[in-house]
Amino acid sequence: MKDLYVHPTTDALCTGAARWFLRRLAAAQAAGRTPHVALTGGSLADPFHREVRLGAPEAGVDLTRVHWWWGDERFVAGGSEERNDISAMAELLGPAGVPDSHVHRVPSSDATESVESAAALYTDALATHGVDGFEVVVLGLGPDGHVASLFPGRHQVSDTTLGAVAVHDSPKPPPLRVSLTLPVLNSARSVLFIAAGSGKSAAVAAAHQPGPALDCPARAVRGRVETGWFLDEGAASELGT
Ligand SMILES: O=C1O[C@H](COP(=O)(O)O)[C@@H](O)[C@H](O)[C@H]1O
Repeated sequence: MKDLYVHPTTDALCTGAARWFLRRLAAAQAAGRTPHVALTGGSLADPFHREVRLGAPEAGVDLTRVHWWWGDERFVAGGSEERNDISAMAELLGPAGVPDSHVHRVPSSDATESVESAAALYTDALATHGVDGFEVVVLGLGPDGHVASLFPGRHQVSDTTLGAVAVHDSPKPPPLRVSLTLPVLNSARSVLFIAAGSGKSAAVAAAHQPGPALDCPARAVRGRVETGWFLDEGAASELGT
């Protein structure tokens, strides 16, 4: 099932997306599952993470009993502002008191020798924790249709392994990255896309049209149960045209 929600502002988009996300976590915890989720980086990460933290008490979600992963990470030094984990730590996981044992970062460039070894270690961590399907994967969307660090035309888009892959020469800086593969993203019960601004409208429209994943990786991502798209009016402006 694909659901589309268009909001007038970025704030409203993030509030709506955070509520949608929290309802899935609340249901999982009520059903006795310990949810594993994958977070995103990008332009909406800060407001989205803030809204998740603020909304958790009312939603009845214990954030300290969720396992937190990332759909992709930039292979730079730990603590660098370029890393995707910085936003989640500052706005969500740190203030919520999530224990380190529940935070699963992609190894940084000062912790392991190469982007390949970071991808291998992240793949091993998924296996060690028995993650064979995330509860929710949260994804931003690049103006070129990339998701996580799966970029159009790159071989990683066609990788069918269940794990993480190394990315060199990313068209968006920084050049070295680690990304979950499409099969891992698609193992999620629920996938949540968040995108704002008219700069994303062509990518949003392409993602909603049939065609090769290689041209627009986002169009190949869907949750096993549902896929929610939270957009503002700018990002939605080329849909249905
Ligand atoms: O580089 C990345 O870009 C995408 C999209 O980010 P945005 O700034 O265009 O919103 C993001 O989803 C991904 O996690 C990140 O590494």
